[in-house]
Amino acid sequence: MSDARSPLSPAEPAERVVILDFGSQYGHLIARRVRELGVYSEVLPHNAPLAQILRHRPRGVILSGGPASVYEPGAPQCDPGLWHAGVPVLGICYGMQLMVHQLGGRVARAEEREYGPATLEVEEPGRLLAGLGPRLDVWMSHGDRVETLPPGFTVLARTAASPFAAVEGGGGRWLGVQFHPEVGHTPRGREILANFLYGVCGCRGGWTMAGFVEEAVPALRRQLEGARALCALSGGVDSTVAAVLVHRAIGPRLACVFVDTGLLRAGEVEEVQESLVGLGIELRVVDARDRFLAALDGIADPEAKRKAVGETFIRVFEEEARQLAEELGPIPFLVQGTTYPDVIESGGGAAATIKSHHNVGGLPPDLAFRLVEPLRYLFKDEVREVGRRLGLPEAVVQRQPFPGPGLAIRMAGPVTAERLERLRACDRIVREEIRRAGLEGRLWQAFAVLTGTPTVGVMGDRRTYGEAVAVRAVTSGDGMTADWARLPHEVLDRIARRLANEVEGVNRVVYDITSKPPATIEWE
Ligand SMILES: Nc1ncnc2c1ncn2[C@@H]1O[C@H](COP(=O)(O)OP(=O)(O)OP(=O)(O)O)[C@@H](O)[C@H]1O
Ligand SMILES: O=c1[nH]c(=O)c2[nH+]cn([C@@H]3O[C@H](COP(=O)(O)O)[C@@H](O)[C@H]3O)c2[nH]1
Ligand SMILES: NC(=O)CC[C@H](N)C(=O)O
Ligand SMILES: [Mg+2]
Repeated sequence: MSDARSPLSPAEPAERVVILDFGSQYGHLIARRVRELGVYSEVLPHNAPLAQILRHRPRGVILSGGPASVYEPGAPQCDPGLWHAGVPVLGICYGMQLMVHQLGGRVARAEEREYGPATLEVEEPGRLLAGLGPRLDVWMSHGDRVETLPPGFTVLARTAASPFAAVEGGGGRWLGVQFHPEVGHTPRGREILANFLYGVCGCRGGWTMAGFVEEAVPALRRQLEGARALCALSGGVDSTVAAVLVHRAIGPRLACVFVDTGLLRAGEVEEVQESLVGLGIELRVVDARDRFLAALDGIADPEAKRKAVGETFIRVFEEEARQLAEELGPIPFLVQGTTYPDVIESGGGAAATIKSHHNVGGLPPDLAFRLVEPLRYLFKDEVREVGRRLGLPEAVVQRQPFPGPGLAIRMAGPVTAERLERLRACDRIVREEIRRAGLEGRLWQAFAVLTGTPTVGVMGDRRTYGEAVAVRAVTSGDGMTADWARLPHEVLDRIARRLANEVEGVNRVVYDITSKPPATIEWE
């Protein structure tokens, strides 16, 4: 399936389910649930050609929900050839409405929309609702509904407002549900998905993270064909896990490079070097602080910053690889710790490009390496699980994510040496106080942001004109959605006092109480 330029990814799983993404905020959750049920899953854009879908040899296809209405001009479609490919299809919400629409039924605006909990009355369980009893609590989020079924379809279940809340057609190959089995608010949703995977698609299951590790190391050994590889190692859990996996596969043929971008937190270089001692990995630190600062000079736009960082990263790696190649011989492969969220948020599928992760969206077209990204299709907590199975220290496995562009995307406006120093000081204080309060393990992330907002203050009876600093602390499972952390007021108070008293130029501190969505975790 992988062509010459596509990044090398882990061993081909024995069976897969493909999810077509119609833009639902729950789309990636479907992939997670399917994997948790023991079947490898991948998300493709909703309009992926049938040939691309079938290249995955899917046991089944799931159509996600989405914000569009199928009866509107330009509503997202799937390749209609899917209906005649002989592969079972489950449509969820929009996915079901599209199935009905494309197969001759009718979907219209519902008089009574359903957002939130509903009770599903089962009429005919079929295979999809087998063993789930006469009624179920389900989660709804729709304003359209099926009014008439396509020929050959039957109704499995209804709710008070949706006469066709679960349907079946195509001799049992086409299934649709108006509700969302992938969300936690549909308590038995997993069982419904399991019925589809095992009862309808005939999956055998067994995909686990343990299997991933066993398969990935020999697969990497084969893919790297006895060659050397350079690993871009940031000390974050993603690239550390990637480095250990590849090191297991090719040993000393792997060279690891940590780039001091000058965009790092206080003490980061030393912290990374310490965390890697004992992993048997030799780390080369490259001081590229001046280059990154020069590349970012005068740039304020977040995407432009990310692209500048991405381009500089790769150029530094290419130069480092050339030097290493003179010493050690050719190095055709570059290992990155790219994860699935990096790909999704960089517009890797139908999902809108939220922000270009430098290791995905910032790569120059003339890259002088073949990319090796063993974690490309894993979510963050799956990466942590692989790290644990590799025996990595918990401090590395649980390390809070720190974006490659680092502090450059934690300050609104241009990046300067002075502002970097100010932000480093603020970030250190936030991390110290969170650690002192014993809250680190409960948070996905906590950090400071220079908001770029000038603000008036009064300090020592003198007027000050400084910059407001935001404190951001979130809880999350996988970084794809997040909630702001309800930090104790005394912790916030201590942080604010220290920031204003200890950091030159800070005279106001605000706390970011925005979840994701609608915000993102990082400010840029
Ligand atoms: N300072 C760095 N030096 C070398 N490689 C880096 C550096 N920062 C990022 N990278 C490379 O870019 C990839 C994506 O960067 P990213 O910000 O995700 O760091 P990470 O290693 O994945 O850590 P995290 O777990 O915080 O995401 C990393 O996996 C790594 O391969
Ligand atoms: O590896 C990364 N490279 C990046 O460029 C990047 N940008 C954001 N993040 C991290 O991803 C998670 C989601 O962040 P956002 O909600 O801001 O997209 C959060 O944990 C962010 O810290 C990045 N990680
Ligand atoms: N969650 C969804 O997929 C919603 C489908 C469609 N936009 C509706 O409102 O009915
Ligand atoms: Mg990462």
